[in-house]
Amino acid sequence: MRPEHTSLRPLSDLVTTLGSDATLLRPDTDPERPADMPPREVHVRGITHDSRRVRQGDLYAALPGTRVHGAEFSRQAADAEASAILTDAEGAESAAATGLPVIVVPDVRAVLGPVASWVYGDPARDLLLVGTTGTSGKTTISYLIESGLRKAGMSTGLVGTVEMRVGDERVASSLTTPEATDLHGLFAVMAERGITAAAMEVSSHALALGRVGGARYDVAIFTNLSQDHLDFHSDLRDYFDTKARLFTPEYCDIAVVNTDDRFGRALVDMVAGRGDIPVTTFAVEGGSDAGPENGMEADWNAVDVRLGDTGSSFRVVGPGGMEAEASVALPGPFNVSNAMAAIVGLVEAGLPMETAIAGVAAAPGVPGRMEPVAARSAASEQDFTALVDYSHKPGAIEAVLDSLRATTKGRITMVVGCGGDRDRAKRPLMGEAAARLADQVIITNDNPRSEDPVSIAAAMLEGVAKVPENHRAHVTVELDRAEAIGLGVARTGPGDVIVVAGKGHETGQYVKGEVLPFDDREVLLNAIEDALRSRASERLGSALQNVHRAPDPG
Ligand SMILES: CC(=O)N[C@H]1[C@@H](OP(=O)(O)OP(=O)(O)OC[C@H]2O[C@@H](n3ccc(=O)[nH]c3=O)[C@H](O)[C@@H]2O)O[C@H](CO)[C@@H](O)[C@@H]1O[C@H](C)C(=O)N[C@@H](C)C(=O)N[C@H](CCC(=O)O)C(=O)O
Ligand SMILES: Nc1ncnc2c1ncn2[C@@H]1O[C@H](COP(=O)(O)OP(=O)(O)OP(=O)(O)O)[C@@H](O)[C@H]1O
Ligand SMILES: N[C@H](CCC[C@H](N)C(=O)O)C(=O)O
Repeated sequence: MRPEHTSLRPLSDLVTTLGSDATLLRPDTDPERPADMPPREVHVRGITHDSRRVRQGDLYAALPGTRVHGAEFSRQAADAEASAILTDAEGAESAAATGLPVIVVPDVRAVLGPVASWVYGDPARDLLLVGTTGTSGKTTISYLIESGLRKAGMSTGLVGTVEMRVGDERVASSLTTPEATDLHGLFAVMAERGITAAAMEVSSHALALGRVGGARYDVAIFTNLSQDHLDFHSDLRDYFDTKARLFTPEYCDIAVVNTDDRFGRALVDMVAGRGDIPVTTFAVEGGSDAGPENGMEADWNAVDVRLGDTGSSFRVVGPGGMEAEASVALPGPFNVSNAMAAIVGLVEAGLPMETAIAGVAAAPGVPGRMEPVAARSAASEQDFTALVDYSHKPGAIEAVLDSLRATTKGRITMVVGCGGDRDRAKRPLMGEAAARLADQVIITNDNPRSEDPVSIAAAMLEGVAKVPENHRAHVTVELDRAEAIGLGVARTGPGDVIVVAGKGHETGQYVKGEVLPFDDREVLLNAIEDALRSRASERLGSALQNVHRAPDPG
């Protein structure tokens, strides 16, 4: 999204702002201009890091990538009428060959955020911004926060994995946290449309790759840390340290941290030790490894938690005797933790506690997160629960299966796969968690991307094999995801739960460079309706047989 109205900004101002690290290479192609006249001023009206999206007057940020250097697309950017190029020493020659002015800096990603903010005139300046990071819960918390901000009468924005929202306008997302050029463009759209507050997910990739440079969060929230993304981070420590960068004065005014999580407690120690930003903590009574035995009492606690099939209620106890009844319309103890994160985050952002609680309670579900799927035609006959959930990492699988176990009388079936071209080390852990905690597991494809689905399933089975046979779920491998979902539903009986894990809100399946249409919610719905129809016709068949067999009353 780009703002409709933009000002022209002189490139020379940018060079001055960037200081001595930046060198401006000017083209030598203005023979008409007398030698004693200063070079013509160049103006910038927008910015992008993607040559395919250059608009007239843009600054094209040519970034080094894992596959290619963006400077290779300088000609394409020039043809689309970019006004200048920002690049590094490696890209300088190709960029200069276009004849456009080129700013050369040592590290483009390091300056891209502040540069993008400059291009759009610091658009986030007046925005109340709440950012959430952590392995799990970012999307959910961002939706809950947006609901709270709306309850407080603000016009809101949302930036995250599922979608970006500006007021009521929605745009699908391709990344959890957009690149800095897109982020500040989005902030500019928000400013233009009178948005006053936004909830935003901040991924570790974003912090590592400078995507949130130039953004400042009034409140930054930490949820938890568990294994994911070890294809990108060298180890869990690096993953944690990257997330911890958000909790510095460069990025935020106040930290809100979950002390039920051991990395949360480490973060509190780290930030409190530095003493440069205030920290507020929260916990849920009985939360994973919470409690004073861990040496940390939280400022805010959820107590008297009452779990239900579709959501939970609990009591919020805050500092200074603040106390109130609260609820969240999403099931599982982990969503009580998410609700607490949102409530405390909103209070720290300046909302009255009652408004924060009411806003969180009013939030409907989050797309693809514990999303119930119910047959439309024969809903009354669906005597089992079917859910689509975005659990695609070991911690999420454990959280979901633990919480379903607490509320399910029947058997639990999980249909699950692992994404290709992503953290390979999490595959056995996901297989192990599913086989240990579910009654039945159907291993299938997620997004295999460029990888062989058989190898991915084999890695998951390595983890399955670690669960002792007598404690292991019944495990089947069916790589066709639609077939796997159908099989799972066929094997789900009254009082049971089936959860289709891993793809949540996604509407495509990435296979060998192609995106095939695939929405778990649609496929699951069709499978349920098929199963209910065939169960109904079986019942009819056996009823008819009984009629035929009945003795002739005459
Ligand atoms: C690891 C990673 O994050 N990679 C990002 C990185 O890609 P890359 O370095 O491979 O880029 P590249 O393909 O070599 O291209 C280099 C440059 O040339 C440019 N280019 C390329 C081709 C062209 O025709 N024209 C052009 O201008 C590209 O825009 C890029 O700036 O820069 C690209 C451009 O912005 C991103 O799209 C890409 O994200 C990829 C798609 C990705 O999948 N990222 C995921 C892993 C990610 O970021 N996930 C996080 C976390 C999610 C979570 O919490 O679970 C997220 O925030 O989404
Ligand atoms: N607080 C939590 N603790 C553990 N697991 C959670 C928590 N919140 C959500 N989950 C699980 O993680 C999945 C993803 O949740 P959500 O989208 O809110 O998190 P996220 O951090 O945005 O994830 P991602 O980075 O994968 O987009 C949910 O579908 C659920 O299975
Ligand atoms: N943001 C995450 C989403 C993973 C979703 C899952 N369906 C998969 O493909 O692994 C990633 O890109 O790693």
